[in-house]
Amino acid sequence: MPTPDAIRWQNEQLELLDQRLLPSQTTYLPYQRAEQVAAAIKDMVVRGAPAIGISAAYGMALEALYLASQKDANWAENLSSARTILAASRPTAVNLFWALERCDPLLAKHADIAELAEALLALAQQLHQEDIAINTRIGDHGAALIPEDSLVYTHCNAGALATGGYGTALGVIRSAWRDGKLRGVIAGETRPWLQGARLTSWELMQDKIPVTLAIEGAAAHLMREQKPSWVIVGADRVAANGDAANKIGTYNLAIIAKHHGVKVMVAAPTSTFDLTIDGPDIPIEQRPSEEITHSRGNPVAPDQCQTHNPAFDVTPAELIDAIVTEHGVILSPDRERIRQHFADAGVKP
Ligand SMILES: CSC[C@@H](O)[C@@H](O)C(=O)COP(=O)(O)O
Repeated sequence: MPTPDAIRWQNEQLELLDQRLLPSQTTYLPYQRAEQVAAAIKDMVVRGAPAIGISAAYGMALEALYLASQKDANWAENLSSARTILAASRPTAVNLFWALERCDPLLAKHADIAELAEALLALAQQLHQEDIAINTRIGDHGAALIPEDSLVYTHCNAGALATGGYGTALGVIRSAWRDGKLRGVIAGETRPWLQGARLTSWELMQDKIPVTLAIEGAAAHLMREQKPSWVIVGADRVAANGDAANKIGTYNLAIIAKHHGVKVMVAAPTSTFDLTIDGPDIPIEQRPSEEITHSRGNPVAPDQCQTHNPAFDVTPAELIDAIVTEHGVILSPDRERIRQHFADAGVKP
Protein backbone atom coordinates (compact mmCIF):
# COMPACT_ATOMS: atom_id res chain seq x y z
CA MET A 1 0.00 0.00 0.00
CA PRO A 2 1.49 3.40 -0.91
CA THR A 3 2.16 5.89 1.88
CA PRO A 4 -0.82 8.26 2.26
CA ASP A 5 -0.18 11.81 1.05
CA ALA A 6 1.13 14.10 3.76
CA ILE A 7 -0.50 17.08 2.01
CA ARG A 8 -3.61 17.19 -0.13
CA TRP A 9 -5.83 19.86 -1.63
CA GLN A 10 -9.41 18.76 -1.37
CA ASN A 11 -12.81 20.51 -1.30
CA GLU A 12 -11.20 23.95 -1.71
CA GLN A 13 -9.13 23.49 1.42
CA LEU A 14 -5.77 22.16 2.53
CA GLU A 15 -5.76 18.82 4.32
CA LEU A 16 -2.73 17.67 6.28
CA LEU A 17 -2.16 14.13 7.48
CA ASP A 18 -1.71 14.46 11.25
CA GLN A 19 1.74 12.91 11.67
CA ARG A 20 1.51 13.21 15.45
CA LEU A 21 -0.97 10.33 15.39
CA LEU A 22 0.90 7.96 13.07
CA PRO A 23 1.19 5.05 12.82
CA SER A 24 -1.91 4.25 14.89
CA GLN A 25 -4.29 6.71 13.20
CA THR A 26 -4.51 8.10 9.67
CA THR A 27 -6.38 11.36 10.19
CA TYR A 28 -6.50 14.40 7.93
CA LEU A 29 -7.06 17.85 9.44
CA PRO A 30 -8.58 20.68 7.35
CA TYR A 31 -7.04 24.16 7.06
CA GLN A 32 -8.55 27.43 5.79
CA ARG A 33 -6.15 30.13 7.06
CA ALA A 34 -2.39 30.77 7.05
CA GLU A 35 -2.20 31.09 10.83
CA GLN A 36 -3.63 27.59 11.22
CA VAL A 37 -1.09 26.22 8.75
CA ALA A 38 1.74 27.95 10.66
CA ALA A 39 0.49 26.28 13.87
CA ALA A 40 0.35 22.91 12.08
CA ILE A 41 3.99 23.33 11.00
CA LYS A 42 5.09 24.37 14.51
CA ASP A 43 3.17 21.53 16.17
CA MET A 44 4.47 19.05 13.58
CA VAL A 45 1.17 17.95 12.14
CA VAL A 46 3.24 18.30 8.97
CA ARG A 47 7.02 18.07 9.13
CA GLY A 48 10.07 17.45 6.95
CA ALA A 49 11.71 20.31 5.06
CA PRO A 50 10.03 19.97 1.62
CA ALA A 51 6.59 19.28 3.13
CA ILE A 52 6.95 22.37 5.34
CA GLY A 53 7.75 24.50 2.27
CA ILE A 54 4.82 23.15 0.25
CA SER A 55 2.43 23.64 3.19
CA ALA A 56 3.60 27.24 3.61
CA ALA A 57 2.85 27.94 -0.06
CA TYR A 58 -0.65 26.50 0.41
CA GLY A 59 -0.93 28.63 3.57
CA MET A 60 -0.33 31.78 1.51
CA ALA A 61 -2.90 30.64 -1.07
CA LEU A 62 -5.47 29.88 1.64
CA GLU A 63 -5.04 33.29 3.23
CA ALA A 64 -5.38 35.04 -0.12
CA LEU A 65 -8.54 33.03 -0.88
CA TYR A 66 -9.95 34.00 2.52
CA LEU A 67 -9.11 37.70 2.05
CA ALA A 68 -10.67 37.61 -1.44
CA SER A 69 -13.85 36.02 -0.05
CA GLN A 70 -14.04 38.78 2.61
CA LYS A 71 -13.42 41.51 0.00
CA ASP A 72 -10.88 42.81 2.52
CA ALA A 73 -9.65 46.29 1.54
CA ASN A 74 -6.49 45.78 3.64
CA TRP A 75 -5.66 42.50 1.96
CA ALA A 76 -2.08 43.42 1.05
CA GLU A 77 -1.19 44.26 4.65
CA ASN A 78 -3.01 41.20 6.00
CA LEU A 79 -1.35 38.86 3.53
CA SER A 80 2.02 40.27 4.46
CA SER A 81 1.25 39.57 8.17
CA ALA A 82 0.27 36.01 7.23
CA ARG A 83 3.62 35.60 5.47
CA THR A 84 5.42 36.79 8.63
CA ILE A 85 3.49 34.29 10.76
CA LEU A 86 4.30 31.41 8.39
CA ALA A 87 7.99 32.41 8.28
CA ALA A 88 8.15 32.26 12.09
CA SER A 89 6.82 28.69 12.30
CA ARG A 90 10.11 26.73 12.19
CA PRO A 91 13.55 28.27 11.68
CA THR A 92 15.88 25.55 10.35
CA ALA A 93 14.23 24.09 7.23
CA VAL A 94 15.18 26.60 4.54
CA ASN A 95 12.50 25.19 2.22
CA LEU A 96 10.01 27.22 4.26
CA PHE A 97 11.68 30.51 3.29
CA TRP A 98 12.33 29.26 -0.25
CA ALA A 99 8.60 28.59 -0.75
CA LEU A 100 7.59 31.97 0.68
CA GLU A 101 10.14 33.67 -1.59
CA ARG A 102 8.58 31.86 -4.55
CA CYS A 103 5.25 33.50 -3.57
CA ASP A 104 6.71 37.02 -3.36
CA PRO A 105 6.83 37.88 -7.09
CA LEU A 106 3.12 37.01 -7.34
CA LEU A 107 2.34 39.38 -4.48
CA ALA A 108 4.18 42.12 -6.35
CA LYS A 109 2.56 41.27 -9.69
CA HIS A 110 -1.18 41.03 -8.90
CA ALA A 111 -3.18 44.08 -7.90
CA ASP A 112 -6.39 42.07 -7.62
CA ILE A 113 -6.71 39.75 -4.59
CA ALA A 114 -8.94 37.21 -6.36
CA GLU A 115 -6.43 36.86 -9.19
CA LEU A 116 -3.56 36.71 -6.73
CA ALA A 117 -5.32 33.96 -4.75
CA GLU A 118 -5.73 31.84 -7.89
CA ALA A 119 -2.09 32.42 -8.84
CA LEU A 120 -0.87 31.47 -5.35
CA LEU A 121 -2.95 28.30 -5.37
CA ALA A 122 -1.60 27.35 -8.79
CA LEU A 123 1.94 27.95 -7.50
CA ALA A 124 1.40 25.81 -4.39
CA GLN A 125 0.03 22.97 -6.51
CA GLN A 126 2.95 23.32 -8.92
CA LEU A 127 5.54 23.21 -6.09
CA HIS A 128 3.75 20.16 -4.71
CA GLN A 129 3.80 18.26 -8.02
CA GLU A 130 7.35 19.33 -8.88
CA ASP A 131 8.61 18.06 -5.54
CA ILE A 132 7.47 14.52 -6.34
CA ALA A 133 9.30 14.58 -9.69
CA ILE A 134 12.42 16.06 -8.04
CA ASN A 135 12.45 13.32 -5.41
CA THR A 136 12.20 10.60 -8.03
CA ARG A 137 15.28 12.04 -9.71
CA ILE A 138 17.14 12.30 -6.39
CA GLY A 139 16.19 8.70 -5.69
CA ASP A 140 17.57 7.47 -8.99
CA HIS A 141 20.83 9.45 -8.74
CA GLY A 142 21.37 8.24 -5.18
CA ALA A 143 20.53 4.61 -5.95
CA ALA A 144 23.32 4.54 -8.54
CA LEU A 145 25.79 4.90 -5.64
CA ILE A 146 24.46 1.91 -3.70
CA PRO A 147 26.35 -1.37 -4.13
CA GLU A 148 24.52 -4.69 -4.66
CA ASP A 149 23.23 -6.53 -1.58
CA SER A 150 23.42 -3.44 0.62
CA LEU A 151 22.16 -2.81 4.08
CA VAL A 152 21.65 0.94 4.61
CA TYR A 153 21.03 3.02 7.72
CA THR A 154 18.62 5.97 7.80
CA HIS A 155 17.68 8.49 10.46
CA CYS A 156 14.51 10.48 11.13
CA ASN A 157 12.00 10.45 8.26
CA ALA A 158 12.98 11.89 4.90
CA GLY A 159 10.27 9.96 3.12
CA ALA A 160 7.02 10.53 1.29
CA LEU A 161 5.63 11.84 4.58
CA ALA A 162 8.29 14.57 4.70
CA THR A 163 7.84 15.70 1.09
CA GLY A 164 5.32 16.01 -1.72
CA GLY A 165 5.85 12.26 -2.20
CA TYR A 166 8.50 9.52 -2.77
CA GLY A 167 10.95 11.11 -0.33
CA THR A 168 14.59 12.20 -0.50
CA ALA A 169 16.59 9.71 1.63
CA LEU A 170 13.71 7.24 1.38
CA GLY A 171 13.51 8.10 -2.33
CA VAL A 172 17.07 6.79 -2.69
CA ILE A 173 16.07 3.74 -0.67
CA ARG A 174 12.93 3.20 -2.78
CA SER A 175 14.91 3.44 -6.03
CA ALA A 176 17.67 1.15 -4.71
CA TRP A 177 15.03 -1.38 -3.61
CA ARG A 178 13.35 -1.20 -7.04
CA ASP A 179 16.79 -1.86 -8.61
CA GLY A 180 17.27 -4.97 -6.46
CA LYS A 181 20.26 -3.54 -4.60
CA LEU A 182 18.97 -3.60 -1.05
CA ARG A 183 18.96 -6.39 1.47
CA GLY A 184 17.49 -4.18 4.15
CA VAL A 185 17.24 -0.87 5.96
CA ILE A 186 18.02 0.00 9.56
CA ALA A 187 15.82 2.88 10.79
CA GLY A 188 17.12 4.73 13.85
CA GLU A 189 14.18 5.51 16.11
CA THR A 190 15.01 9.26 16.32
CA ARG A 191 14.34 10.52 19.79
CA PRO A 192 12.49 12.38 21.07
CA TRP A 193 9.80 12.62 18.42
CA LEU A 194 10.37 9.10 17.07
CA GLN A 195 10.16 9.92 13.36
CA GLY A 196 12.20 6.77 12.65
CA ALA A 197 10.00 4.51 14.75
CA ARG A 198 6.60 6.00 14.00
CA LEU A 199 7.06 7.17 10.42
CA THR A 200 10.03 5.63 8.59
CA SER A 201 9.52 2.05 9.70
CA TRP A 202 5.80 2.39 8.91
CA GLU A 203 6.42 3.99 5.52
CA LEU A 204 8.93 1.32 4.47
CA MET A 205 6.74 -1.51 5.75
CA GLN A 206 3.86 -0.20 3.61
CA ASP A 207 6.16 -0.63 0.57
CA LYS A 208 7.32 -4.04 1.83
CA ILE A 209 10.94 -2.83 2.04
CA PRO A 210 12.62 -4.85 4.82
CA VAL A 211 13.25 -2.47 7.70
CA THR A 212 14.63 -3.05 11.18
CA LEU A 213 14.04 -0.45 13.85
CA ALA A 214 16.92 0.27 16.24
CA ILE A 215 17.50 2.68 19.11
CA GLU A 216 20.02 5.45 18.44
CA GLY A 217 22.38 4.08 21.09
CA ALA A 218 22.80 0.92 18.99
CA ALA A 219 24.23 2.78 15.98
CA ALA A 220 27.96 2.16 16.65
CA HIS A 221 27.34 -1.47 17.56
CA LEU A 222 25.24 -2.04 14.44
CA MET A 223 27.70 -0.31 12.13
CA ARG A 224 30.50 -2.57 13.42
CA GLU A 225 28.46 -5.77 13.44
CA GLN A 226 26.22 -5.38 10.38
CA LYS A 227 28.38 -3.21 8.12
CA PRO A 228 25.83 -1.08 6.28
CA SER A 229 27.20 0.37 3.02
CA TRP A 230 25.71 3.84 3.51
CA VAL A 231 24.04 6.07 6.04
CA ILE A 232 21.39 7.90 3.97
CA VAL A 233 19.71 10.98 5.39
CA GLY A 234 17.81 14.07 4.26
CA ALA A 235 18.58 17.67 5.18
CA ASP A 236 16.82 20.77 6.42
CA ARG A 237 19.50 23.10 5.10
CA VAL A 238 22.72 22.53 3.16
CA ALA A 239 25.12 25.45 3.50
CA ALA A 240 27.52 26.93 0.93
CA ASN A 241 30.48 25.06 2.44
CA GLY A 242 28.69 21.68 2.22
CA ASP A 243 27.78 21.38 5.91
CA ALA A 244 24.29 19.93 6.29
CA ALA A 245 21.71 20.50 9.03
CA ASN A 246 19.45 17.53 9.65
CA LYS A 247 17.60 15.89 12.52
CA ILE A 248 19.51 15.87 15.80
CA GLY A 249 21.71 12.79 15.93
CA THR A 250 22.76 12.91 12.29
CA TYR A 251 26.13 14.38 13.29
CA ASN A 252 26.65 11.52 15.80
CA LEU A 253 25.86 9.02 13.05
CA ALA A 254 28.30 10.64 10.63
CA ILE A 255 31.10 10.41 13.21
CA ILE A 256 30.27 6.78 13.95
CA ALA A 257 30.07 6.04 10.23
CA LYS A 258 33.51 7.57 9.61
CA HIS A 259 35.01 5.37 12.33
CA HIS A 260 33.56 2.24 10.76
CA GLY A 261 34.22 3.07 7.10
CA VAL A 262 30.52 3.50 6.35
CA LYS A 263 29.75 6.20 3.78
CA VAL A 264 27.35 9.09 4.42
CA MET A 265 24.88 10.36 1.82
CA VAL A 266 22.74 13.48 2.17
CA ALA A 267 19.79 13.51 -0.24
CA ALA A 268 18.27 16.96 -0.73
CA PRO A 269 16.58 19.05 -3.42
CA THR A 270 17.98 22.39 -4.62
CA SER A 271 15.33 24.11 -2.46
CA THR A 272 17.16 22.83 0.66
CA PHE A 273 20.39 24.65 -0.22
CA ASP A 274 21.21 27.98 1.38
CA LEU A 275 24.33 29.32 -0.29
CA THR A 276 24.17 32.57 1.70
CA ILE A 277 25.63 31.00 4.86
CA ASP A 278 28.05 28.36 6.14
CA GLY A 279 27.17 25.51 8.47
CA PRO A 280 27.94 27.20 11.81
CA ASP A 281 25.48 29.98 10.96
CA ILE A 282 22.49 27.68 10.34
CA PRO A 283 19.80 28.53 12.93
CA ILE A 284 18.99 25.53 15.09
CA GLU A 285 15.45 25.17 16.35
CA GLN A 286 14.99 24.47 20.07
CA ARG A 287 11.88 22.39 20.74
CA PRO A 288 9.80 22.35 23.96
CA SER A 289 11.16 20.49 27.00
CA GLU A 290 8.01 18.39 27.18
CA GLU A 291 9.13 16.49 24.08
CA ILE A 292 11.84 14.86 26.19
CA THR A 293 10.43 15.05 29.72
CA HIS A 294 7.16 13.41 28.68
CA SER A 295 6.11 10.49 26.53
CA ARG A 296 2.54 10.69 25.22
CA GLY A 297 1.66 12.97 28.14
CA ASN A 298 3.28 10.80 30.82
CA PRO A 299 6.33 12.13 32.68
CA VAL A 300 9.60 10.25 32.02
CA ALA A 301 11.87 12.75 33.83
CA PRO A 302 11.68 14.52 37.18
CA ASP A 303 9.37 17.50 37.41
CA GLN A 304 11.19 20.79 36.56
CA CYS A 305 14.15 18.88 35.05
CA GLN A 306 16.26 21.19 32.87
CA THR A 307 16.61 20.08 29.26
CA HIS A 308 18.36 20.74 26.00
CA ASN A 309 16.18 19.88 23.03
CA PRO A 310 17.80 21.07 19.79
CA ALA A 311 15.81 19.64 16.87
CA PHE A 312 18.75 19.61 14.45
CA ASP A 313 22.51 19.41 14.29
CA VAL A 314 25.00 20.32 11.60
CA THR A 315 27.19 17.63 10.04
CA PRO A 316 30.44 19.09 8.72
CA ALA A 317 31.06 18.57 5.00
CA GLU A 318 34.21 16.52 5.65
CA LEU A 319 32.04 13.77 7.16
CA ILE A 320 29.76 13.64 4.10
CA ASP A 321 30.75 11.42 1.17
CA ALA A 322 28.00 12.49 -1.23
CA ILE A 323 25.23 15.05 -1.48
CA VAL A 324 22.60 13.99 -4.00
CA THR A 325 20.28 16.53 -5.63
CA GLU A 326 17.83 16.25 -8.52
CA HIS A 327 20.71 17.37 -10.75
CA GLY A 328 23.09 14.56 -9.79
CA VAL A 329 25.75 13.73 -7.22
CA ILE A 330 28.29 15.96 -5.45
CA LEU A 331 31.06 13.66 -4.23
CA SER A 332 33.18 14.82 -1.25
CA PRO A 333 31.19 18.08 -1.15
CA ASP A 334 32.89 21.38 -0.52
CA ARG A 335 32.22 25.00 -1.41
CA GLU A 336 33.71 24.78 -4.89
CA ARG A 337 32.07 21.45 -5.82
CA ILE A 338 28.68 22.73 -4.70
CA ARG A 339 29.11 25.93 -6.71
CA GLN A 340 30.18 23.88 -9.76
CA HIS A 341 27.28 21.43 -9.37
CA PHE A 342 24.70 24.19 -9.69
CA ALA A 343 26.67 26.04 -12.37
CA ASP A 344 26.71 22.83 -14.45
CA ALA A 345 22.97 22.39 -13.88
CA GLY A 346 22.38 26.03 -14.85
CA VAL A 347 20.42 26.74 -11.67
CA LYS A 348 20.81 29.24 -8.87
CA PRO A 349 19.70 27.89 -5.46
C1 LIG B 1 13.01 15.20 3.25
S1 LIG B 1 12.91 15.67 4.87
C2 LIG B 1 14.52 16.19 5.35
C3 LIG B 1 14.57 16.64 6.77
O1 LIG B 1 13.60 17.63 6.98
C4 LIG B 1 14.38 15.46 7.73
O2 LIG B 1 15.47 14.60 7.62
C5 LIG B 1 14.25 15.98 9.14
O3 LIG B 1 15.21 16.18 9.82
C6 LIG B 1 12.88 16.28 9.59
O4 LIG B 1 12.82 16.84 10.87
P1 LIG B 1 11.40 17.17 11.49
O5 LIG B 1 11.71 17.77 12.82
O6 LIG B 1 10.66 15.88 11.58
O7 LIG B 1 10.73 18.16 10.56
